[in-house]
Amino acid sequence: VWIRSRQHHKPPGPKGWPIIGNLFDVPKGKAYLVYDEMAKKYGSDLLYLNMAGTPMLILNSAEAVDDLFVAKAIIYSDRPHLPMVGDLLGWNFSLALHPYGERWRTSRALLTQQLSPSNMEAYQIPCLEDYVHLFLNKLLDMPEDFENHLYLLSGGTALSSIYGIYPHSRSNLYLQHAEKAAAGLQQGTLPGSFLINTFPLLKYVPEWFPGGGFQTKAKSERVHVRGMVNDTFEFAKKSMENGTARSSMASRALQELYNDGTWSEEKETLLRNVLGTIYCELFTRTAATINTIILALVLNPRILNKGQAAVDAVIGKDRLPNFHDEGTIPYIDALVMEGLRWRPIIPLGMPHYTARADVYREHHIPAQTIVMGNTWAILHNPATYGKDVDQFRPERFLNEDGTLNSKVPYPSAAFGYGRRICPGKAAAQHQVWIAVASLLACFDVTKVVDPVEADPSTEYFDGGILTPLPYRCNIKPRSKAAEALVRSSDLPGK
Ligand code: HEM
Repeated sequence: VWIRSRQHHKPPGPKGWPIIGNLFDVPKGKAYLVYDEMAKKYGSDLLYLNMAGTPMLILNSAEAVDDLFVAKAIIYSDRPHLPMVGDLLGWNFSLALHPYGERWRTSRALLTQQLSPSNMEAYQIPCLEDYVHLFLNKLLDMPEDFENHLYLLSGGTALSSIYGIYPHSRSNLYLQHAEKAAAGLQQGTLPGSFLINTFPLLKYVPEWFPGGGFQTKAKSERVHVRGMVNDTFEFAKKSMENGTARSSMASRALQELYNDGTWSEEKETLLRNVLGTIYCELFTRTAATINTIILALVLNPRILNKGQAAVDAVIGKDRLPNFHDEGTIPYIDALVMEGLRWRPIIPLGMPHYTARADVYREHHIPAQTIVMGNTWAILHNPATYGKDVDQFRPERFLNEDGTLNSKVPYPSAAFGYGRRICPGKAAAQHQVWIAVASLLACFDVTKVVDPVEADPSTEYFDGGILTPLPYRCNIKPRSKAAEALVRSSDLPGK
């Protein structure tokens, strides 16, 4: 390895300082744009930085991502150790953070089984449809609180399908746990927010020691991570014991373990952690994507009108869209794809990590390099998606006759890469599709007039998940008939 590392240069990147390397080159905001620009400056789609001794490689093209994350998955599928998030905040339960190995494989297999098409049909879809109805009802009652309702939609779908818990407001204790835990996770992964991520030994600094304030913060936030993973699962278990359980992924999986006599504490812990992973991912990610699409609709009345016409043409005006309609309205498919492409919620993907040293295009890539796919750069490549990549334009995915254009690729980079690609892609797609189609069927979303028409803010929270910062818009039912349809729909928990 030493000889090879002498023969091959590292990929291009800014020259660093002794010891701290490129720590000062790490951007505080919009890192995906800065890295893309930096890579262009060095005339390469590969960008190499040294983070105080930890090598970091950013892949700014689909080609590099395929060559490494897919073709060399055995080397590029590990995850870096994140001491603040994993050890101190308690996120080690999540398979998204597991190192590539047996524990990850077993957890991922169980997760895939839990998200199987039959489980989705039995649990997620009915819950999802009812929570979409609740979302629409809440929009009638308090349209200005649409962001709250979005989190209730994704969180309620998750809690009800996984644990049989049916919240009717975002202030529900179990939703609050997940929301606060997710906020801690976002904060804990912000570049430069915690020195301990760069210098892991700091985790041994006691709470009372100067600079040990992060320990106090971690202690209070661990409570929410436990609440999200353990309390929810305990709820499902207790309701099984006292006979009040509603059928859910947790109750069914536990019952299977009891029935076939294979229950063990280890298996129960694995199940609890996997369901906790699904809960937190389902809750935090889809709401951000739907929020982006609503923002794009407010900014583009032409797209709103086309979307409404497309839904009306297939669904008519006397019923709400449902799961079986998915795939029958190409314009909605295109809207969802454009939402995923235009503002990918994880614009630099989740970090991968090299299990051993490698050579790529004559460059030496050291072992234990953090490797990020620049999803933003890939999904904003004009060669793939057209010159106007910064515009929100669903039509880029469509042929002249309105059918899907198979020559323009699905923005799958939004869901990550290789063996670590998001296993919740189908679940996420269903949720975003039904929410957007139902919204268009029943509501107009327009700019606020106060006293003149004002554009909404298009600023984003640039933490772990790219989410629109709160913005104002008008959400009104399209007609009395649409309002009546919403009011008569089935609500969750009936
Ligand atoms: C629009 C919604 C979503 C987007 C854009 C998204 C995106 C991503 C991305 C970019 C990754 C990192 C992949 C990589 O490391 O290369 C990921 C991982 C993951 N996602 Fe999603 N996700 C979404 C929804 C969901 C949902 C609904 C679930 C669960 C039901 C889920 C479960 C997971 C899990 C468990 C991982 C970790 C996989 C692993 O490390 O093996 N995601 N997701």
